[in-house]
Amino acid sequence: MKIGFIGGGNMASSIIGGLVASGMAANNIWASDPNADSLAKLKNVAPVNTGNDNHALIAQVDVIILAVKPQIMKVVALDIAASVQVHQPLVITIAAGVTSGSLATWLGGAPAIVRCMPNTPALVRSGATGLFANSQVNDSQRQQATAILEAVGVALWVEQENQLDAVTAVSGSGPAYFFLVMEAMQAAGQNMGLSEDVAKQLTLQTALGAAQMAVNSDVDAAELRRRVTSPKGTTERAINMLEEGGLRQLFAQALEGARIRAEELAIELEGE
Ligand SMILES: NC(=O)C1=CN([C@@H]2O[C@H](COP(=O)(O)OP(=O)(O)OC[C@H]3O[C@@H](n4cnc5c(N)ncnc54)[C@H](OP(=O)(O)O)[C@@H]3O)[C@@H](O)[C@H]2O)C=CC1
Ligand SMILES: O=C(O)[C@@H]1CCC=N1
Repeated sequence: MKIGFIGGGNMASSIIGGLVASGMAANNIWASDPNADSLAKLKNVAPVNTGNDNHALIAQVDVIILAVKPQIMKVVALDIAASVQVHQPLVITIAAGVTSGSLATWLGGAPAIVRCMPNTPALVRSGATGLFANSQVNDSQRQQATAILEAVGVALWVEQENQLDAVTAVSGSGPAYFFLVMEAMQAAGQNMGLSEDVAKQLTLQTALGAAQMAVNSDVDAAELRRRVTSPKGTTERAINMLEEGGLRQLFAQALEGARIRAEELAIELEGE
């Protein structure tokens, strides 16, 4: 399978890094981007084929991955429409808020589109991706999309396209929430007198250990939390303060905000 990335920025770089780490040959990967700096950074990730001609890329590959910013997707899609109609690649889009319907309209000619929402941990093959297929996608194309995204982590199909807005809120944006918690814990450790290095290492290793336990355990996160929380102990004091401070409600509101923003993006982009 030959894969071409249109847009070679952060996400393309994360997915390419994961694909190559999973054993895909770099010479089966193409990336096209007008930004020479982005391409130079990509070359540091893996020796993929690079260029700045989206049409030439489409002529080379079986699958294209549209990895440009949502706001320029319409211009890019209208520009590549004729090439997509001639070569009929599977089109995978990772742009937040760009619906498969809008993209199909811009590309014309009933394209097979998989819309997905990955996240940046794809770079370390620990990504989480939600995928949705339009009605033109056949079984073997579904398997191609699954294989690409499973090479960089967990890939889960959703039945309804609007569920991707919830996927965006949970896992697309999700790494940023955990990074924020890490920043806050490290800062608290430093405020209590730990050196920056010690506070950082303790925080990061704790995040990694907790995630690994949660992924590998046969009990849920709530039970794992209870097992850390000794009666009348230190964890109980901290957890009670987080609960009383409204952490759960705050998370519910913040993720709903992200989901609504994904919906708004779709409306804004359709209107452009
Ligand atoms: N970052 C994240 O965590 C996630 C992002 N996404 C989605 O991934 C997409 C890409 O995001 P991200 O990688 O962060 O963005 P970046 O800005 O890092 O990458 C986009 C790249 O596309 C280039 N580009 C601009 N115009 C064209 C063109 N006509 N043809 C080809 N390439 C072009 C840009 O160049 P230039 O810089 O010169 O404009 C840039 O290098 C977005 O749609 C986003 O919604 C999805 C999941 C998670
Ligand atoms: O913040 C954003 O809009 C993109 C989509 C998910 C992660 N980054």
